Amino acid sequence: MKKTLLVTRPLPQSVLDACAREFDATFRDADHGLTETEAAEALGAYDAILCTLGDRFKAQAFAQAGEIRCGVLANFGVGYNHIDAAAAREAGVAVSNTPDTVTDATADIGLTLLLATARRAGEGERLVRAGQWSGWAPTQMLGSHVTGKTVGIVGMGRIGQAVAKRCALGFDMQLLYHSRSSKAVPLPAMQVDDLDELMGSADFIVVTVPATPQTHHLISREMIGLMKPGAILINISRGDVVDETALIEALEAGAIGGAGLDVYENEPEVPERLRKLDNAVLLPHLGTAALEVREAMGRMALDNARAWAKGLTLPNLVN
Ligand SMILES: NC(=O)C1=CN([C@@H]2O[C@H](COP(=O)(O)OP(=O)(O)OC[C@H]3O[C@@H](n4cnc5c(N)ncnc54)[C@H](O)[C@@H]3O)[C@@H](O)[C@H]2O)C=CC1
Ligand SMILES: O=C(O)C(=O)COP(=O)(O)O
Repeated sequence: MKKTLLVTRPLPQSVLDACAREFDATFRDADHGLTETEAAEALGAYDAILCTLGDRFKAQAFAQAGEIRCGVLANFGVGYNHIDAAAAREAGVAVSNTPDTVTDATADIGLTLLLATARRAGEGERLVRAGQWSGWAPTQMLGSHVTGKTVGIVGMGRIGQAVAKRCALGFDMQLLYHSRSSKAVPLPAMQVDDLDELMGSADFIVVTVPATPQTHHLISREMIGLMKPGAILINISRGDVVDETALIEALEAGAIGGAGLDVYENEPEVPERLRKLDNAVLLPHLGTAALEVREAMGRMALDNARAWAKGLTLPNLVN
């Protein structure tokens, strides 16, 4: 008999079809995450769960669940900070993620934000759409030149390295990076042990660390205060890695050049003060939002659920 599988969110059709072929699948038809109570219920009701960011599989969900039927949380996405992986392990629930499939698309969004912020593309687009553009002028809307500048990458993992490659090979940029460990990066990149040093020297800072207790507000008020005037902060990791209030204040004061954000502290809430700022480019968590990528993520999540169902080692086990 097929195992039961809950797919918590609508996914590309090809992924849903594959899930239905291999599992006795239930497709939840709501485009918002599971609350902790719903997560607890799901843990008690299904053999396997294909979940996404926004589904709150926190410690409380495991505590609330009573008898747990679920053996695997096959997460659709590489970041799994919405899952308490240690609580899952204690409850006997395997957790897997989808690394690599997301890397290039997320790095591309990083570069989209970097270029759009530096060259004031959002502001320019709003001007044209408002019918307020009065024609080319030599001093109109002058941004920062990107080519040849210094980029500092915070978290030189898969996505950080893909950003580094684009910056170095595409834009001739100098690379600095700060990471937990040193990396064999096949590019001329200088590792800096002190985050302060990177914050104070880079023209662009791109944040690509995972959200963990150690990285919460890693880009703190103090770190933002070290940025050069005119420097630009890009966050494509998770919102709570950056102190959003401190960032807004720095942007309002013009203490830094701008910010390009794909992620926010309390998604989908984006503070009004941030939305009012012309020197911020704001995207709605688009990092992996390309059909081929979402299909590949779905296949990978399903590979993990299938491995669990067959009693095999999960290819992308994280706990
Ligand atoms: N905007 C979006 O849609 C997306 C966001 N993400 C986020 O990007 C994150 C990174 O993904 P990958 O590059 O695949 O992960 P990864 O694990 O390959 O890289 C993370 C890097 O951060 C470093 N790091 C971890 N903790 C650190 C600390 N305290 N201080 C300094 N460095 C630290 C690690 O050494 C590693 O090099 C994910 O965890 C996820 O939250 C991922 C995909 C899409
Ligand atoms: O993989 C991750 O961590 C992501 O953020 C991807 O999630 P997404 O489905 O693009 O919102």
